[in-house]
Amino acid sequence: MKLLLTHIKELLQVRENCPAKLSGEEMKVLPTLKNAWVFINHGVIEDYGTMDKMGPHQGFKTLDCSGKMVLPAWCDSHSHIVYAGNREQEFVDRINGLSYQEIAEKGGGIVNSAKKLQETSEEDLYHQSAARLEEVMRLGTGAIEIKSGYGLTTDAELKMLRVAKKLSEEYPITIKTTFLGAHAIPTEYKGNKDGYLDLLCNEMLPKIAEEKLADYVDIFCEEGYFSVADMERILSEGKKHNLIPKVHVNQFNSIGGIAAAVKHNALSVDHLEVLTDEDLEVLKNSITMPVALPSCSYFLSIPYTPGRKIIDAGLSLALATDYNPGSTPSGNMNFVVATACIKMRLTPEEAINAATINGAYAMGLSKTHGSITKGKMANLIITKEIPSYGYLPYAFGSNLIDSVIINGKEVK
Ligand SMILES: N=CN[C@@H](CCC(=O)O)C(=O)O
Ligand SMILES: [Zn+2]
Repeated sequence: MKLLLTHIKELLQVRENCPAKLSGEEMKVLPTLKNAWVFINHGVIEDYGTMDKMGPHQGFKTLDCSGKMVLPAWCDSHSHIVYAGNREQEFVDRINGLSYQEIAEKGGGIVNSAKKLQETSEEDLYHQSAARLEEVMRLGTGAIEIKSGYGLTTDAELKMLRVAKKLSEEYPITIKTTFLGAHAIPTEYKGNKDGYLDLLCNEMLPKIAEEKLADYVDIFCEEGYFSVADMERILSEGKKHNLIPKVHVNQFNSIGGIAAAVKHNALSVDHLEVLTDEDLEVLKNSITMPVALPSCSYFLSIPYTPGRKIIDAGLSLALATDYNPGSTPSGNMNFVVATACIKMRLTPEEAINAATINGAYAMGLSKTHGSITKGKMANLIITKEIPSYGYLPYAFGSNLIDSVIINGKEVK
């Protein structure tokens, strides 16, 4: 299908040669074209330019974008959207004074979600997850990473990843999948963490690799969950099955997980709400993308990842949702971008770069997603009529999206 967008007030993130990722000062720049057009052919951005130089494009479906901005769809590199039920009761418990960690110690938290998921059929899980996927597509997300980690048994972990695989087959959005069996120690293995790690390495990983269900391997490296040594074991084992590391680290404590992840050439380190100067130093000159999850900080009332400090140190930063039932029951990348500006002091340019080009990098999608570049996928957000792109994070609670195009087709 051929589609021509004309009279675009401002076309954002236009890059003839798009770098794989942006760091430090580079993040301050958001290249744009005013009064522009974009030509989409067979799901790909074929060409773009300014209205004064538009060639004949007769017979194509045309969308007049007067007064509107067009930008690449968001690249959400960290989500857990395949889950069952919700944890609304724990939300109320936290309001009444319990901490996230106290709830987990009482058998709530991740193992609570695992119990629900184990009792949910694959079909039901698919429908619950598909509703969330459709929701985030309408909110402008064009590529998303989905983790397992609410199964915690071989069957349930495989069920989660099969659901994610089916979603990628049924929907036009690009999906990358991550095996996060090491998300929490299941109740049956309480006091026997090594036994659970053996199960992950000897049974789950080989089956997941055999069915080609995951691109990445992840672990929650945190006090009370998994140690740095556990991380090293899982990442090494994952590598044997060609799974690239992407890890949860430094959410509550800095225990050396970042250095270990960098040593293992992790594609990303995610959370980083607690970040020491040594952690920051280790990230310099690495291929590892720091990923901030501001909606999680918002929901749990924990510190925000020091995004300003990370960028000022010359590093890259990506933004993602962390959409999950416990710490972030929201998949709204528009809110993430606004919150990064409001609470982490990113400029609108930095936040948009972090949620597009750098998000694509954190999913291994730099060549195909994250910018308006000829040959990249036609995954685009068309905004409502707005005064400027800074208005997107400024008017943080408003829905400013007019329509979303994924793979060249409008999302209904
Ligand atoms: N921190 C670890 N995992 C998830 C939340 C897990 C949960 O509470 O269900 C996260 O990234 O925030
Ligand atoms: Zn997460």
